[in-house]
Amino acid sequence: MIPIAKPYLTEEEAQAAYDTILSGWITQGPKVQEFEEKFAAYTGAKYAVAVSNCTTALHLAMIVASIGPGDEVICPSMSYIATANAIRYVGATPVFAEVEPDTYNLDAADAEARITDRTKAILLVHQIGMPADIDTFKDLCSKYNLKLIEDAACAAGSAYKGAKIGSHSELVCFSFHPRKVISTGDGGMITTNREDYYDRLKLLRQHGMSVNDRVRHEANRIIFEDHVELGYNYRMTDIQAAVGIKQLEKLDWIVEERRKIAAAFNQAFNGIDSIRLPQEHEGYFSNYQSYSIYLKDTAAVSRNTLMQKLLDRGVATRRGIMNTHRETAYKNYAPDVSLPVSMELQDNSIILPLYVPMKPEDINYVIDCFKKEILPVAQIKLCYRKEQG
Ligand SMILES: C[C@H]1O[C@H](OP(=O)(O)OP(=O)(O)OC[C@H]2O[C@@H](n3cnc4c(=O)[nH]c(N)nc43)[C@H](O)[C@@H]2O)[C@@H](O)[C@@H](O)[C@@H]1N
Ligand SMILES: O=C(O)CCC(=O)C(=O)O
Repeated sequence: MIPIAKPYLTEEEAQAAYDTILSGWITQGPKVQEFEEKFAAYTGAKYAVAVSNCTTALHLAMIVASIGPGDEVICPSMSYIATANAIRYVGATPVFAEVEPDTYNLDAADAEARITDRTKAILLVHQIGMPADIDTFKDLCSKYNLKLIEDAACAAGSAYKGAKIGSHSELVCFSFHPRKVISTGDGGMITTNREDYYDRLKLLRQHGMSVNDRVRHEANRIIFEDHVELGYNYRMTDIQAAVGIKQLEKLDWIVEERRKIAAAFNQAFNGIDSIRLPQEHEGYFSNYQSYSIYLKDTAAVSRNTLMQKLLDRGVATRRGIMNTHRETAYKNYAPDVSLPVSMELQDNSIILPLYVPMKPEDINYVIDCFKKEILPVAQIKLCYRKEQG
């Protein structure tokens, strides 16, 4: 079976975890600090704060941006449910806006149309690693005096207008879940250029503790801590961070390899009229966390039949990105909201396997199986004849 994804982990990561375990300091310690410093340097942000996962990163981002009950935050419905959940954690209301059909990212005009007196922020998702149009959303946020928060769960290693995701705005949240381009098991990071946010994020992730355990451990005079505000236990462990440091060293290479596979898919499927391939416009650089294909209504096969047929051939796929507003947990949130593009994309897109290293014969097998199932028989013969020259 060709899986949908697998993390790229080697002996190096295993050794780093092993060494950290034997070091005797295993959570929120020197390895976390090193990972934060290296991640900040990699993205070009001033500061980075490691946390337990991207969902907790988003929760803390909402808190430091002072979002609370009565506030509205605009976000796509077409995103993993954690995006909207983070808004609800602080008692605010997610207001779902439409996405663009070719990039799967928030549609600026539709987002603007949904701004009200209660709108406090826009939560901009870089869906499946494709950067959203950050500058347009920055302008929109300044025009209406809103906060911009980036959900970059899938976007470590992606870039926008020549700069890595993580460097563009005040709060950018990343994930290191195993389905992401680099992984620490679970794990998250927030990058920021604001010192006040940085200080508060560090407090909030560790119970609001005024003097952290490392400082007390190293002190030669007794120190007592205070808990200065309601905080959380959202720490990353040093075991995870040690793995993360090794993963970060490989990130650019992993992205390069992923882009080669995406390019092979693009080349093989280019010219099939019944599908739309991922669109990477000028100035946008995707890490291809996922490779998603949209099936037009002229496709010879339905999306679900295609998924089953590929599974029967030993190729795992996933459906298009979920629409949060269609989930039971959201039945009371904007039940009548109109999001035709988002729903169309969820129902008619398919995500193909893409991971590193992916054997050339496996890439070719996926291409071959996809073509066999998507093309009507007459066209397959035509392609075959063309290939034969
Ligand atoms: C594009 C979306 O991708 C992900 O959603 P998804 O539905 O495609 O992910 P899942 O179905 O949970 O896929 C997880 C896959 O990732 C591989 N994998 C490899 N190792 C692991 C692991 O330790 N845990 C999990 N959950 N998955 C692991 C396996 O192939 C597994 O099937 C999420 O990361 C979303 O946040 C994201 N937007
Ligand atoms: O939990 C998941 O499957 C995805 C959410 C995520 O990536 C995270 O919270 O880091």
